[in-house]
Amino acid sequence: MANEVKSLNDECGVFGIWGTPDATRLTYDGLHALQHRGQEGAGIVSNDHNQLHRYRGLGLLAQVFEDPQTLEILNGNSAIGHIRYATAGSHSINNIQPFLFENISNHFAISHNGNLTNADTLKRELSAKGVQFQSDSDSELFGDLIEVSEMDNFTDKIKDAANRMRGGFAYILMATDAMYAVSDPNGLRPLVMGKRADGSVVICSETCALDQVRAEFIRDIQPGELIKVDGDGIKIGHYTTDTELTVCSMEYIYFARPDSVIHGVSVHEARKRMGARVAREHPVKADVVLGVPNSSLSAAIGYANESGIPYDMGMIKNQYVARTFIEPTQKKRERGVSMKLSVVKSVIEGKDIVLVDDSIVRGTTSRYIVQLLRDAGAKSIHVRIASPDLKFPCFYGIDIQKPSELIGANYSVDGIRDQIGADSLGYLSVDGLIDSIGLKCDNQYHGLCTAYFDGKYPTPLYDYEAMYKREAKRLHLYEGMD
Ligand SMILES: O=P(O)(O)OC[C@H]1O[C@H](OP(=O)(O)OP(=O)(O)O)[C@H](O)[C@@H]1O
Ligand SMILES: NC(=O)CC[C@H](N)C(=O)O
Ligand SMILES: [Mg+2]
Repeated sequence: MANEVKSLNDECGVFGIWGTPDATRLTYDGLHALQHRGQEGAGIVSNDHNQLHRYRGLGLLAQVFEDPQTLEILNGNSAIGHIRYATAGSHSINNIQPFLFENISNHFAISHNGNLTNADTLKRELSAKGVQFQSDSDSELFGDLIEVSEMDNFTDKIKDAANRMRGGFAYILMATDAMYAVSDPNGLRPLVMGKRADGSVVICSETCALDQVRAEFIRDIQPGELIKVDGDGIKIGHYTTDTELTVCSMEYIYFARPDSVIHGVSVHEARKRMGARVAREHPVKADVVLGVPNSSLSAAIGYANESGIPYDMGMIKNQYVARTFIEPTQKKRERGVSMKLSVVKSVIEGKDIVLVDDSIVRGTTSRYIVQLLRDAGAKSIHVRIASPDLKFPCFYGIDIQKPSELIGANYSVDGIRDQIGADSLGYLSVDGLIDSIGLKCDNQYHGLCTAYFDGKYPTPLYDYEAMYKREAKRLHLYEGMD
């Protein structure tokens, strides 16, 4: 499949496996199951009798490894891989992971999902120490911090480095004698562990990749944990116990694949509950419920089940949207959406329609679809969004860092309704979202980061703080909120 038009950009996916002769092929298969998390580039590092080999490139996984020889040279019993969607740094090949570090006696490679909020500060400190960077991405800084750490042994260097980083990070690290995984103190990005029948251990972003390589789920990696996997088995430790789970709620709403399970909650079932809840919060009389392919289909089913209004396939997504890259301008995004989505006229004509989507970011998708449905003869169009109004940016691993880009930061709900041309518009409440996900976690955040909707960031924003405060003030983001 060619690169997709994504209105809300995905994050990265990480995968690692320890202890099987088939390590590289399984890493490829696992990354393939995580392709929805990033389409800019991919790479694999294999560990072959203490030698690390890397191959990486720009584009989709299948494009990067198009030549079968590229996989064949990656021998070894262990491997890690990465697929990228950028949040920091340019789109160049230098920023494609895994990053390799070969300066100290322990050679190693790292793969990262997330975004470091103190990257600029760390870069300044590291460059003052004479560190030469291999990329301009935030992700490599973990490796640089390990290399400059003055701790005696490698595990302590990792702990030391992990304690210096702030923001969202799920890292997998391949050393020559062990594989490690680290989750940030809030567990903002998902990371799971599983085991295959041959005893090999897998750590990756989502359970859909465990299923792909037939690994049995063992556990979610918890905030602040440092996992070590080697010939002696799995060791679970901590680099910090000052932790509080606030996993990204957008993972449940949009990012993760519906067949994944995060912290015991099925993504598909959570989305159905979000759809059902928005049906209760914003009921409307209509003839048919439509979902916007792909990610809102679970929520649309939930809305239809709860409301008793039949669900139908009124929209089609072209699976072959041919694009070379995620387009940077609004004009190109609009063209992309128009090539991606179309309607089945017989389902639409003369009908009162509930159109369910999982989110509105810039409004490009909803605006286009409402017009499409009107052109196809819809009588009325009621847009229901299975998440709350998205007003605040993310600094933990999603590339929406400018509030000015978000339609929700610029208009009231009525204003957005007018902008997208719908007859009515209803969003899920923040409480509705928290209840629908239903994490069993009794901290003040209910285990979730909901900052996109309520501006309650679970950590300080460090290097982003000043810019964010200026923007928030300019856009009056906190006015009218409790
Ligand atoms: O308001 P916008 O800026 O248009 O962004 C919102 C849309 O983007 C996402 O879908 P996306 O097109 O990324 O893909 P998917 O639903 O097919 O996964 C999301 O599911 C919304 O449909
Ligand atoms: N989406 C991500 O997890 C991105 C990882 C890293 N911050 C990058 O920009 O490459
Ligand atoms: Mg969508």
